[in-house]
Amino acid sequence: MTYTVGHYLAERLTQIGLKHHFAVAGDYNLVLLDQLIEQGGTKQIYDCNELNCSFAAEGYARANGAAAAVVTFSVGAISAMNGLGGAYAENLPILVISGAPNSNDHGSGHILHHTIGGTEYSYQMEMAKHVTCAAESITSAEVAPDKIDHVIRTMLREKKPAYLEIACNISAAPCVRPGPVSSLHAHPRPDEASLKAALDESLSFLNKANKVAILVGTKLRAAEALKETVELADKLGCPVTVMAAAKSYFPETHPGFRGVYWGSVSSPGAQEIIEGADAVISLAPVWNDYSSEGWTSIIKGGKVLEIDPDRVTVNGKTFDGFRLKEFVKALTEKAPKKSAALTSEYKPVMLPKADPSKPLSNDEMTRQINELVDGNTTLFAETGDSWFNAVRMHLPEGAKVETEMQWGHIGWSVPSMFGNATASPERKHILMVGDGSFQLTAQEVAQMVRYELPVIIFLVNNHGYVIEIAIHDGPYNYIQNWDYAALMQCFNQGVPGKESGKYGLGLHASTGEELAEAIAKAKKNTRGPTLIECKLDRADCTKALVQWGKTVAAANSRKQQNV
Ligand SMILES: C/C(NCc1cnc(C)nc1N)=C(/S)[C@H](O)COP(=O)(O)OP(=O)(O)O
Repeated sequence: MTYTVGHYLAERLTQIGLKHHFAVAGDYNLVLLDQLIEQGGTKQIYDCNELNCSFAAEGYARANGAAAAVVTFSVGAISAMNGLGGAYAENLPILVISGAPNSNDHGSGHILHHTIGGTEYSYQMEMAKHVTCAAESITSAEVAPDKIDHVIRTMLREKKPAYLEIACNISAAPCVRPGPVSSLHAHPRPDEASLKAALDESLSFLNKANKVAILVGTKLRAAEALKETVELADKLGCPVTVMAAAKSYFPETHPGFRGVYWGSVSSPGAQEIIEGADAVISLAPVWNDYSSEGWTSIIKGGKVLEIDPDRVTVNGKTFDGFRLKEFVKALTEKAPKKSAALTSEYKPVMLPKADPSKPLSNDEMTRQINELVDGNTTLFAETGDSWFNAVRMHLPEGAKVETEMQWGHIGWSVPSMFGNATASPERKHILMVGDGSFQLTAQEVAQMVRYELPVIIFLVNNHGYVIEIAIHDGPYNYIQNWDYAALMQCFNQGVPGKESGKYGLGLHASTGEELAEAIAKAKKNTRGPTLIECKLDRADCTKALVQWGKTVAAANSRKQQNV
């Protein structure tokens, strides 16, 4: 068998730890898909469309560290751009690979199908450059190894997505074999002088402080320093809070854990700890309009030691040339004990059990879902009140929460959970998603039926865009109602000639009792997804959402300055 460009790519994907790649067929990528199958190493998983394909890769990377999605040129890849943008925003290394026009067409004056109808085809690459850390186009086999290695090495180092397009007549062209994958993982050595200076300045800052607290931020997982952060917290003995987008990045069973810091909608006591501290160690935060509650709650300035993925800022000075993980390890070695701010016990908010015969409430739904979350659960929370429900849950050791609070593409959670469950079948997967979001990517549940993923989907049917209603209401926030549970009937048509693909389960829950019964059935459904349609009153959302919505609305409506 001739070793080809497609085989080289397949071998590199396997070498960096992928066991699957996602794909949607198109005539520009069919030969490449054959090469990937022929080389093996990663199983080809199919999606209903390229938006879902790119989000499935994003979800896979959340569990596996990296992922790949293969799409066709232009009509496919431009849909996948949304997944690239989301992966960029959420710091996830996914590689979107697009089939591309035959290398002989470039400069030929040919008008090709699926393109925008001109004779230039470089527009897609230009678009991809804006939402990736590396983008390459392969039109000859000779340059393939260098370009494939470049995009993979860069995405792994930067924890950002990358893009590759391969001319459809090159995928099966003969190619040399790759060397050891270690060269793709190499990181520059730290600058010792800068690391020492940052450490000295930080220790001087901490030694003068009395009430020290840690704030765990959005990019800490991408910085691969979750374990090192627990060690730092153990050494300091100080309280630890997390930003909403970093929920589950720090163990909530840790004696120092004190909830979520989110300005006025923080966990009880968390705002006082962070805003009352005289030294906050802020680890890889992202202060955007949502996380700062419309710019009203940002933790920066003189009382903050900010440790970003590749920079430390403290006492009005800044240091770089080393990685966050290296600095946190060094700080832990010399950090003093600072437990003065760790005064009271952490008491998570426990939601009371509702009367099971009463109409289902948001609180009761959240309480029952929280009870379902164990140390082996990955909980996906879609944009919407689902964010606030996940943030207020208390997590057992090992539980993970996945959100997309920077990109915030509604519907992201359905394909992303599909990808995550594909990457980590040993874990339980639960999704909380509103009806508005679900309508964007609902068809990907059919793939969960096809691949028999026993996930549980809590579909919150509150008849509209409640988060948008909280921010700014209007007729545009109301949607057509579906019978969401009945979708499973439609998706359960099975794989022709096979016994598989028939075990999706759709249930309705209008009371606490019906929800408990549905959850019991879901637990027994091990050969497919269970969708539980939870019927809630539209007005029944978290108080935090309403309060947060007001501050975000105020930020959006700021008058134009200096006119
Ligand atoms: C319409 C929109 N955001 C605007 C939006 C529009 N289009 C895309 C792709 N992404 C977006 N965030 C949002 S958050 C809806 O409230 C989501 O509604 P739903 O899923 O039903 O959740 P809630 O009822 O809890 O809000």
